[in-house]
Amino acid sequence: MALLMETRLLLRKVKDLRCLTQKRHRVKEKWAATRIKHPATGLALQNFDSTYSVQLGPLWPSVRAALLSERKYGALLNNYGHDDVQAELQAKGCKDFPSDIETEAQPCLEQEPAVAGEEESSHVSVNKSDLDAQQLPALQLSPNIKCLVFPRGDITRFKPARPDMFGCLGYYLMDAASVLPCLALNVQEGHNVLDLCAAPGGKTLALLQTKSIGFFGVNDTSVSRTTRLRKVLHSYVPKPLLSDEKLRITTFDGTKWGEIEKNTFDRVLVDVPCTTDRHSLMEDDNNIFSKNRTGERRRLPQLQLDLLLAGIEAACPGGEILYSTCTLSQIQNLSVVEQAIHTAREDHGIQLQVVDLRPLTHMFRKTFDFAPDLPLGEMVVPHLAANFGPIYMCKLRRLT
Ligand SMILES: C[S@@+](CC[C@H](N)C(=O)[O-])C[C@H]1O[C@@H](n2cnc3c(N)ncnc32)[C@H](O)[C@@H]1O
Repeated sequence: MALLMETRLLLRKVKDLRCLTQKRHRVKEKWAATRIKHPATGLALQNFDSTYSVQLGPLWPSVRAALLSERKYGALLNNYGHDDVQAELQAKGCKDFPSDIETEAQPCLEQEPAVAGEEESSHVSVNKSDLDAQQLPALQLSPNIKCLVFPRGDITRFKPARPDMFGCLGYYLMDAASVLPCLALNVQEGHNVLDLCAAPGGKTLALLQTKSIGFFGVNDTSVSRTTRLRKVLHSYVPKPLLSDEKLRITTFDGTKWGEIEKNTFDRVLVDVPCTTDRHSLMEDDNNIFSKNRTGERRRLPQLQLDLLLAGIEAACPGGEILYSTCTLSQIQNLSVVEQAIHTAREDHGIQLQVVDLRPLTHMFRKTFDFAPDLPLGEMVVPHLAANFGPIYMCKLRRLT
């Protein structure tokens, strides 16, 4: 009798479980159908078509085609590796873009700094194609960062990096345009540097290649992404250089940094979360254009502003801040920087100077395509022959 009861109970449980599985399956199917009807990538394309066709005008069709095609990578060389990877890659036709610049393109004149607001207007009317290198202000770049790329039009892919005899990987594959904010940050010997939104760590690794940083604050609010960053650093950098006295990895909310550590860092990188345009067009998973992330997407400009303001507060007077994104969106780029300059002055009494990055666009114009005549900052725009970016960057210097 007891056995019969037990068997019935077991059968009922199996039936319940089957029902539950079927219900789950139906929900999954319904969800999949919604996604097919409104895939996030499709919503992203609709959004970009309506906004970027206005913002970029006749440039948009070619940028669009590039965004929808396979992107190009660069190989960030690991200066802590032991194999001669550079020679190996050069033998395959790559060049180190930061060092392989045309000498005539090197800017050499110092220019009187302009306070933010004044310089913005003088910046508007310049046509980059007419730039004369001799008229550009001097711009120092972070040293020792090497990034190998295949020539324009060459879409050869890099092989995955191999570990050397000490287990160190020879290079890190990343969008070569992402190296530009690190070069523009101009890290010099002994500088205290903060990377406010650092994970998964491509730019952190690029900044470490300078071998110049005194103390490095590396932060990202996401614990899982910071774990990934830690793994990346351990695969490329010798352990003693990652000791607590030299490098500190934290998972704070970066928007609060100004409350924690004001007026401290010589250089601050603020590489904010954004609509990550390329990812949004290519991947339905983890896509900010998904219907259920509309609120998060709308809040992005405010989050970006809060992060930039915190970065400005974290920098010391005289210190430099580099704001960067991987979106073409004016609202997430230019408008955020404009608002930050205004708020820093009005609410925090901090005067900022916009650092002219035109020398950088001039130096690297053979490798990247830059948006013409931006009123504030510079932007790499994807092109089928040089399919890097988008990367927007704007550099600010604290005067007070
Ligand atoms: C564009 S990604 C950074 C990419 C990174 N700099 C690199 O080169 O690999 C933006 C990062 O901001 C982080 N983030 C989002 N909100 C944040 C916050 N309030 N404080 C700090 N980090 C934040 C995200 O977790 C994400 O990893």
